[in-house]
Amino acid sequence: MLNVAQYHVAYGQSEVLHGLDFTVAPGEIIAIMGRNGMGKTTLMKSLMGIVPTSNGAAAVDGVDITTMKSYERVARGIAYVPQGRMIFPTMTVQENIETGLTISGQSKVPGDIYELFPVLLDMKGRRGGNLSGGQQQQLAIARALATNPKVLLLDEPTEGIQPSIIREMGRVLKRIRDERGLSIVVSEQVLSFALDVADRVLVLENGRLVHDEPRASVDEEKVSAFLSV
Ligand SMILES: Nc1ncnc2c1ncn2[C@@H]1O[C@H](COP(=O)(O)OP(=O)(O)OP(=O)(O)O)[C@@H](O)[C@H]1O
Repeated sequence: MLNVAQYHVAYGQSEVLHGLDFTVAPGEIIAIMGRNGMGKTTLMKSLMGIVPTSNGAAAVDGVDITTMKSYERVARGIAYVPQGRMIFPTMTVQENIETGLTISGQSKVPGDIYELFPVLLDMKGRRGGNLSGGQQQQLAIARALATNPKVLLLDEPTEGIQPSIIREMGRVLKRIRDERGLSIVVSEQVLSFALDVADRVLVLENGRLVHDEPRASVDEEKVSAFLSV
């Protein structure tokens, strides 16, 4: 569903991603792990067209998206839950979700989105800025799902979220995958969450993928060693 090949990204003269290769199958969840500054956010931003690719290619469902504008990528089926969530604080919960609908052509928030996140239905008239961190994270995922994506990218979704909500988020992500057959890419530093949700664990170290293992055969100690400072 998502194919990334020989993918290089640079900020000016400074190359941050040095030729990544990976694929994500339909219905597969992969976790990209790595310490701060290893390039996880840069990868997500470049896949969304926020930071340009300097070399290599990315494709969704066989369609090359490497040079597309962000809105064209969204129309092709990529959705993004950025680090820090970036919900619109002065808009209501419902309005936040509706911003995702423009691309899918629907005018009303589909019921299945509120079914996944019942708390958002209870709070649909509240301003996004008044929600807790965990609720804002759910809102950011709901807004991304409103675009009806094939590939969902989440950048460090557990950051600043309490453990019970993290477990609930893991359940919801697997449910979304099961019900919608989505491919999900989640960048993470929390190994327990990655092992809970992911079918495959990749490690990004200084802009290179140094580890790519199915969940079942992951060497937890080895991955932990990459994550410790
Ligand atoms: N706008 C920018 N201009 C120049 N360099 C940048 C820019 N944004 C990030 N970098 C550099 O790119 C490298 C990768 O950063 P990136 O934010 O992608 O890492 P990360 O793995 O997502 O870390 P974090 O967990 O802190 O978000 C870092 O060395 C960072 O300093």
